[in-house]
Amino acid sequence: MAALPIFNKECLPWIVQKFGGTSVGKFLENITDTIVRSHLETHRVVLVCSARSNNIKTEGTTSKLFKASEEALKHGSKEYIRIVDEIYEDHVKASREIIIKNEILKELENQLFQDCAKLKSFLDAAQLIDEISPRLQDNIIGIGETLSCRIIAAALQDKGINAEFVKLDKIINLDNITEQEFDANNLNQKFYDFLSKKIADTVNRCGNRIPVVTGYFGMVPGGILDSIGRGYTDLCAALLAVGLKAKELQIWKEVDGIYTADPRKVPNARLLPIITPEEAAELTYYGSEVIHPYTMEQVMRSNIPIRIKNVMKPLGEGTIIFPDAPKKYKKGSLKNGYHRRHPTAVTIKNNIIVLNIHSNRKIMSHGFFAKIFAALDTYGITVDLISTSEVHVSMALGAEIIKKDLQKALKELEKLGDVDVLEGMAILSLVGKKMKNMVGIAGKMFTTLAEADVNIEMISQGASEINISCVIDDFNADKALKIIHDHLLPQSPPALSFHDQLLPQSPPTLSLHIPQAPPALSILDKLLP
Ligand SMILES: Nc1ncnc2c1ncn2[C@@H]1O[C@H](COP(=O)(O)OP(=O)(O)O)[C@@H](O)[C@H]1O
Ligand SMILES: N[C@@H](CC(=O)OP(=O)(O)O)C(=O)O
Repeated sequence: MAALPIFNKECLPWIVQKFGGTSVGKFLENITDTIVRSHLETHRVVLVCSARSNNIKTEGTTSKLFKASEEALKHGSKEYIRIVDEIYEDHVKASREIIIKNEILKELENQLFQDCAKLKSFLDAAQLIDEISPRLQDNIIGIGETLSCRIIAAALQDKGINAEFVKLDKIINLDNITEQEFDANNLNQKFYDFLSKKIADTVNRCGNRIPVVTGYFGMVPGGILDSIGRGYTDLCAALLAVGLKAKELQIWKEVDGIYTADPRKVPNARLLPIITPEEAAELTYYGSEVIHPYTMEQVMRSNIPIRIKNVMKPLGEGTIIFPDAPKKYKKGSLKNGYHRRHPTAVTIKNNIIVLNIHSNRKIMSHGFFAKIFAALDTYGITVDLISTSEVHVSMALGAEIIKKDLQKALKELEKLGDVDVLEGMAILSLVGKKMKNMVGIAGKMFTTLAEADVNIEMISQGASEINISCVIDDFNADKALKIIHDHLLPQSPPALSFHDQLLPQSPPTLSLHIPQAPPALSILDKLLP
């Protein structure tokens, strides 16, 4: 193929753009025609993409791949073949909708066919041996990202952008752990550092071509799904941003950024221009999962800002996740940068189960606690919140807990005392880095709930200085979220933020069309050297 006219200029700084499954499934044209193109003027761009979802994530390719795996394990079932056909047809249809040049389309369809044939052979093997090991499951799931990235790379090429499909499925060689300097049983920082470097080296080999990287990054010790979980593409993009020393990691979503509360539930919620990684992590763990929780830690270690942006509105500034104003900016007009004299956001986590355990006093209190945690550990049960006295423990457990495991753990816990199980609960969390210095904020939160007749089952404050949480009945969850938002987060626009101060009346960072003059400096241009 003749060299394509639009390419990465090697003198420019890197920007990593991560696109989730629904963004790729529903807004591919925005990505190829507007978002990538407009950034190429000022940055070297690398895309990290997830498997396609035409509608919602639970109906997307990854979910279909799970279903196919389940079906392959059913004796005699051929349903998995139908699912593979459906995945293949869906990808061919998407390719035909976006690609115009016949030779690009032909080549792409041929590759999609081969990938799906490979997928089928994995599933055939699983049916034959009646087992899917974590390794095989990883291989099956990874095909979702392969299919999607092949289409994106081809669509960019079709539009004259010199893109290259980059697959990461062989980046980890579990058979050669010693050479790779990490522990096969422990996903520690050493492992992530190893991955960052490997992924960045692979991307660097693309030269001036725009890499389209599969968010699936190979066979992780313990299996990618058990060790990292769904949403692993965010982590892949973060590791790449670190390895490339990128200027910014952009996570493109279908929401403008991080809001003061879930905008689907609180229509008057406001977009936060800037938020600290600690606040973003608390929101993520307690119900506002805008970004995979492991992502923040990786990029923040390298001081790379994360920007959440809306794939449907590329001109919006989005939300920047960045540590509290760096020392060098804590002077002059910026010293009040992150000052919010109120909490930052409120979030709700639904479908919570509460366990109340009253000790039978047959053992000392330290033994009582040790035995509780041993039982939870044995059955892999994670605790979201805890509140204790010497003879009483209340714990809030997330809905993801497998009921069978909970039943087994309960048998152990009942040996220690009386256990009540309350289902249908929710955790309400108020988050804000300035809250630790706000006198009376907890009182105001609980009084507001009491005045609205919302019963509080359990309170937890102090585990994290930036989060006050309580457990309430799930049927009160939406009402509680709204009243806490209305009473504790100010209605008028917050006092001038760090972001506003840095960008007085600047025009949008990006233009939909390639600008004549370079675009105005963005907050990050100004923040970073
Ligand atoms: N505080 C919050 N700010 C922004 N979005 C939130 C918040 N809490 C929950 N959400 C929800 O998280 C979702 C994240 O965006 P989306 O791109 O739709 O997710 P996904 O990548 O899972 O498909 C939105 O639908 C939004 O309603
Ligand atoms: N395809 C994977 C990985 C992923 O990161 O997805 P998303 O970026 O759409 O959350 C999943 O569905 O889990």
